[in-house]
Amino acid sequence: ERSTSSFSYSSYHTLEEIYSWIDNFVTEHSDIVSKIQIGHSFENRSILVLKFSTGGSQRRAIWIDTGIHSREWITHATGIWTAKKIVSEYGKDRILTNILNAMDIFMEIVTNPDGFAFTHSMNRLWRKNKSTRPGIFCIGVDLNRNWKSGFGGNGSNNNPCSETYHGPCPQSESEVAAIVDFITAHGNIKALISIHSYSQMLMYPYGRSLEPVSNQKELYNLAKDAVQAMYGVHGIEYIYGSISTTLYVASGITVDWAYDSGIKYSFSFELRDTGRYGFLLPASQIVPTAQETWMAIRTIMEHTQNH
Ligand SMILES: O=C(CO)C[C@@H](Cc1ccccc1)C(=O)O
Ligand SMILES: [Zn+2]
Repeated sequence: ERSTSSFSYSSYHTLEEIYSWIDNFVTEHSDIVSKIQIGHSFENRSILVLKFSTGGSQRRAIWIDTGIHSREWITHATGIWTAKKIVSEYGKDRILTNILNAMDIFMEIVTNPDGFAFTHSMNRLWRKNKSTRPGIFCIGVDLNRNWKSGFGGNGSNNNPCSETYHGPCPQSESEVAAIVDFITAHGNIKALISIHSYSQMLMYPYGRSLEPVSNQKELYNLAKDAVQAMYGVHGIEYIYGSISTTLYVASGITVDWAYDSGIKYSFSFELRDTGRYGFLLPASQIVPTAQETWMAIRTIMEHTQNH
């Protein structure tokens, strides 16, 4: 479309529609948003990140990614709505304005573009990326098992045909390596939020073990505040806690790598619902889900700014 004013934030979109929206969005809000290509996927699609900044250089920053698992369509849709919310609220909402006057926000909406394209073309329930290797007869690596922290541990699988296949080595996948390189080079990312669906949970490290992180009490209380903020919007209940105690043990995951890299405010969401529709969440729930998630994201960003 020619501009984002005709874009429906209450519909699901194809990869092409989202990339076109990104270009229009950056053009229309060039005073605060820019587009960065941080790499390319296995099938050579651009990996794009939105940067929200009101000035400064190398400011403390927040990283948000959606769509690392391609079938979790509510997460890309929530990312798009959230991007629009940020530019709409700057100068209006005091908390968001203070956040953006002090920090930058980086948002990667389509973290697994090859898998996402495949969910539109061939297999709606595809989860992994689309990488192939000689002599291996199943496709794709689980991008939420390919990170260095705890790589290959319990809750990941070394069978290439498994949905939780961790890949041949840490950061073997260009989609993961691009983020690692970007965050490492930036050097001032203070919070990371990696968004999945579904189950209605807000979780923090570790996934790889039951051992509590050093600031577990702080993360627990922040998660509690964030979940309460979510409940206030539409009365939807999210549960919260560490990944391993709340959901299951999972190794080689984004937030464990982030935490071990010094990002002390690392969280993973599991958005709506609790299984009635699962990955096939109706489009009518996109905006309500994004609205409640925004309140939690804002709570986490505000805490990060003040600590
Ligand atoms: O995608 C999931 C189902 O959509 C569940 C997520 C649960 C999870 C989310 C974040 C960190 C570790 C595990 C997964 O197994 O990677
Ligand atoms: Zn997921």
